[in-house]
Amino acid sequence: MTEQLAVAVLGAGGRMGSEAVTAIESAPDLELVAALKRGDSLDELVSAGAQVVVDLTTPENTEANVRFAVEHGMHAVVGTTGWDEAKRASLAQLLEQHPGTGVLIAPNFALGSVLASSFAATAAKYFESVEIIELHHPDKVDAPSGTAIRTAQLVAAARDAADVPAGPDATTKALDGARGADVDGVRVHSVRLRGLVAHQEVLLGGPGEQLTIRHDSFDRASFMPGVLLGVRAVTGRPGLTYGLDGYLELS
Ligand SMILES: NC(=O)C1=CN([C@@H]2O[C@H](COP(=O)(O)OP(=O)(O)OC[C@H]3O[C@@H](n4cnc5c(N)ncnc54)[C@H](OP(=O)(O)O)[C@@H]3O)[C@@H](O)[C@H]2O)C=CC1
Ligand SMILES: O=C(O)C1=N[C@H](C(=O)O)C[C@H](O)C1
Repeated sequence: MTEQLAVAVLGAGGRMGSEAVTAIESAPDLELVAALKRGDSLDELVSAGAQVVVDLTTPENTEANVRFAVEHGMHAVVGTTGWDEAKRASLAQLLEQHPGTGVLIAPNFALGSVLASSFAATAAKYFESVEIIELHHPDKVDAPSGTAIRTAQLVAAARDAADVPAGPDATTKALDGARGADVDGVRVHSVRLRGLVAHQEVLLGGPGEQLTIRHDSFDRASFMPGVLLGVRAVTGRPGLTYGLDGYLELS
């Protein structure tokens, strides 16, 4: 039998972390060597011999966790939000000092969500208007969601590359927040509602028509195939990859 890959989960007591622990324990090619909760020492990653660290913690803690992993020669698969451009650039620099080490930052592990964002970027240059509505459970601490930010970035880049002008908007009077957040020129609206898990609609409008690209995660099980894919692939992908689409052949 080939050797199992030693995997640690950070945030193991959380909604995503606990699901990831179960998924890793159920995978015959992976061995869960550590499951850390808030307050546990990161040194446990070293003593457990972790090869891949899965970070599912909080936007405040994730950067320090991932930098620790990289500095100790471990690969990382990161689902936690909060990785803005400056943090990603600084991590990419650190990775240059650790050739051979890989980090995947995946704003969304659900394959359907990754595809939906990619479809939205493909469609974006053909429509005058694009806006995003993301809908999540009310225990989520960040808004807009990491997925919506990533989708808006992909949409904006596709529209920029095709010289599509900004969508029309005659608003001159508005209550604060009424038009959502501006992410690279794309309006993003956040809904928080008990009963929801993670959902997103990209609305694309043209004269007399609308295309809606919607994805729904009804259960956190939807994220686990992507987590496992990331864990298995990251050891062969040195440097920083932003988005699970970087590991998939989407075109
Ligand atoms: N990429 C993807 O597909 C997905 C990403 N996410 C993202 O993952 C993150 C976690 O989401 P979710 O599981 O819902 O959140 P939870 O709040 O349920 O889980 C986070 C857990 O991390 C713990 N924690 C905080 N700091 C540390 C630390 N330094 N070391 C170890 N554990 C720590 C928290 O402990 P305590 O409760 O004591 O604070 C909590 O148990 C969010 O950023 C979310 O947006 C979520 C779903 C899918
Ligand atoms: O907090 C969540 O739940 C989720 N977070 C990620 C995000 O912010 O996009 C992924 C998914 O939407 C669920």
